[in-house]
Amino acid sequence: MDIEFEGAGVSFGARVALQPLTLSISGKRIGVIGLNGSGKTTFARLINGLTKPTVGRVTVNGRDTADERTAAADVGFIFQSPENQIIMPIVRDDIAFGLKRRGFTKAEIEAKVEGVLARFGAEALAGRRAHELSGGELQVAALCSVLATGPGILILDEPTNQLDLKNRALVEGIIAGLAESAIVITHDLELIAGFERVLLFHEGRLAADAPATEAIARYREIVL
Ligand SMILES: Nc1ncnc2c1ncn2[C@@H]1O[C@H](COP(=O)(O)OP(=O)(O)OP(=O)(O)O)[C@@H](O)[C@H]1O
Repeated sequence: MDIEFEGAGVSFGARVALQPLTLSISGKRIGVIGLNGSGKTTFARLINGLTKPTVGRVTVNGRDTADERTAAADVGFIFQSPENQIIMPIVRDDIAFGLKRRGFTKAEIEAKVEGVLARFGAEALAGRRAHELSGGELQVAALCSVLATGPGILILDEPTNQLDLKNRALVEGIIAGLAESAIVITHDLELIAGFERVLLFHEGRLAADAPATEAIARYREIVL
């Protein structure tokens, strides 16, 4: 992955959510940490074009994310509350939904749905009703729906939020094993403890861009 922030910043009226930022991101695992309201989600939403920069620009693999035609093509996003991104009542139909929109044939869709569920050993979820799933199952279902379409980059916004120890371990294992590049926004510092690159945001600014140990130490210094 190649993500470039070129003086990209976001303001909502008089409120600056993210100060203009110039940054290159590549590599397999990037952690994003910081206090509530520090700009983490705004930073992530710029990468898939959900939020447009009010100054500067952001490109993903050379494509401007503010351009409607190319926005989000390479970037999958798992939201803080994955129940809000599941559209169809049954898990297999939800995974198929994004594939249908991309014009795959029925046979291709079936193969991809099966393939992605098998990848996570989640075949048993295929016929389940999404609204009946546990928090961990819901994370897995959302991951399947997003990964089925083949994005090269995955953004996970607080993926272990509200998960019990077992489901947290499940999601941690899945993240560790992803072939895709992953940007992980989290308050769960253990989750990103092994990452070589962690971005710390504070009051809308990038306060550290360093290996996890260093970024976490800086975070403690700033807030404790
Ligand atoms: N659509 C919006 N309209 C107005 N202000 C916004 C909007 N989205 C975010 N903000 C503000 O921008 C700032 C950064 O928010 P952001 O969601 O990026 O923080 P965060 O670090 O992800 O927080 P959290 O850890 O609580 O999820 C906050 O002050 C927030 O209130």
